[in-house]
Amino acid sequence: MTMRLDYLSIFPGYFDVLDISLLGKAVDNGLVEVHAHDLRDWTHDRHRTVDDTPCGGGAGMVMKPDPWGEAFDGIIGIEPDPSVHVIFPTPSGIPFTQSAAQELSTVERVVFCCGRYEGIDHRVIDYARTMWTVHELSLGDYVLNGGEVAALAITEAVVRLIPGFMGNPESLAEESFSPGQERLLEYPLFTRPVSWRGMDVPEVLMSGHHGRIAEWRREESLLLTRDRRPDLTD
Ligand SMILES: CN1CCC[C@H](Cn2ccc3ccc(-c4n[nH]c(N)c4C#N)cc32)C1
Repeated sequence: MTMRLDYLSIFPGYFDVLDISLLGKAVDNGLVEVHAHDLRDWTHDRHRTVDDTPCGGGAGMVMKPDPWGEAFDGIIGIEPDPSVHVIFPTPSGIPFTQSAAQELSTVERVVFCCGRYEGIDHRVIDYARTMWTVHELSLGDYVLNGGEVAALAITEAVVRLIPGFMGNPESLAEESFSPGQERLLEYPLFTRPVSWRGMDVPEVLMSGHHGRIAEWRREESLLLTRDRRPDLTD
């Protein structure tokens, strides 16, 4: 299966980065195809206007619905299709989690709608909900200047779970938040040299005793989780 990823933004250049690293490899081997679009291509005035003042007053500007609607018509189409997943990154969204990444890694088409200014006219989201499967997702409890960085983070979390993307799929099984691990943070990692600036790799990891190593790693994960993420241990 090839996943098609579309990005709608007034800064489509943000997504040039998807041509490099592992994601670039996924594009090369046909696992994903990436299309970034400039929302201003669907404006018709000389200034290519995409924003206007908020109805009801308030600070900042709001993204006009018209360019979004015309972009949807051009990029996705005018017929409803629940198999298309449209993601609106927003601070008021549902927290994005590994399980959401897992679910999205199985879909064939994802369209990211990256807002700017104070956000997008809500009727755009309401319209999208009548046509496609919509996800309003938040990266976390802090404020970004737009949806592009969130779209990149969500893309990486999703694409790496596509079967055939990771050279060693077993490495996915042990990660923090992966199924079966979702309540534990990852244990500390070490590699050679065994001694570095007076600090040694824990002896148990050099023992070759797999049972003891697994026990040490689980204990370290439990300690770390209890210390940094007590909310995961409830
Ligand atoms: C002062 N205002 C407040 C509302 C948001 C305005 C900037 N903005 C416009 C579009 C947009 C999309 C996502 C995010 C965002 N921020 N934090 C997260 N976890 C996000 C996610 N996903 C932020 C965004 C700035």
